[in-house]
Amino acid sequence: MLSAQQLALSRGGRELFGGLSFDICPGQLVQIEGANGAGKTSLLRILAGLSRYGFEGRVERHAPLLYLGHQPAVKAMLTPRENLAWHVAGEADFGAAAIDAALARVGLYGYEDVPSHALSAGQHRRVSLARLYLSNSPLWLLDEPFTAIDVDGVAALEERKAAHVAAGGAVVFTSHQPMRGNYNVRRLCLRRGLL
Ligand SMILES: Nc1ncnc2c1ncn2[C@@H]1O[C@H](COP(=O)(O)OP(=O)(O)OP(=O)(O)O)[C@@H](O)[C@H]1O
Repeated sequence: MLSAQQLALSRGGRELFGGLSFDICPGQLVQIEGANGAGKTSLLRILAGLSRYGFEGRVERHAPLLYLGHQPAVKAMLTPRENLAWHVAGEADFGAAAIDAALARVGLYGYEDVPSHALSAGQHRRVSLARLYLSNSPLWLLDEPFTAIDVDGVAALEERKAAHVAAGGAVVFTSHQPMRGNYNVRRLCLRRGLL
């Protein structure tokens, strides 16, 4: 689905990673490891094609991808329904009923029409995570998707990711926490590659 070859990135005169090569294949659940400032978000943005310059190496993407960034892409003045409608605009598979179902799956039933600025941090994140139920993209790149999510929400998100890879998708994600469930997670070390 994705091939990274000889990726190297320096910031402020400091090398974050270099000579990083790996392939992401169907069925893989991959956690990018690293301390604060190690370069996880930077790598994910490179993989997503959002950083086109300033790094060395090459990324080949062979599958459509869904990228959820570190900050939820949720417009404060729009409701959850409106935010998701904006994200799936033009995708025939995901109409109003699918959006409401996705919001219910992430625990936002009853909050569909509340302006997003009136939601809590975790609810805000959940609006973003609802996109995991509104995507046909096989490759998911998720930057700290568990941030601000409660215990039940984390379990649901883990199950969603596992179901996606079981169905032949792939998920690459950053997190400072190991997954709680018993899942087959591969580790991507910025210094050593895919372990
Ligand atoms: N636009 C930028 N310009 C200059 N330096 C940057 C920029 N973005 C990030 N950096 C630096 O690059 C380094 C890696 O940042 P990055 O956000 O990728 O780390 P991270 O591993 O995701 O960290 P965290 O776990 O804290 O989220 C940091 O030292 C950061 O200061």
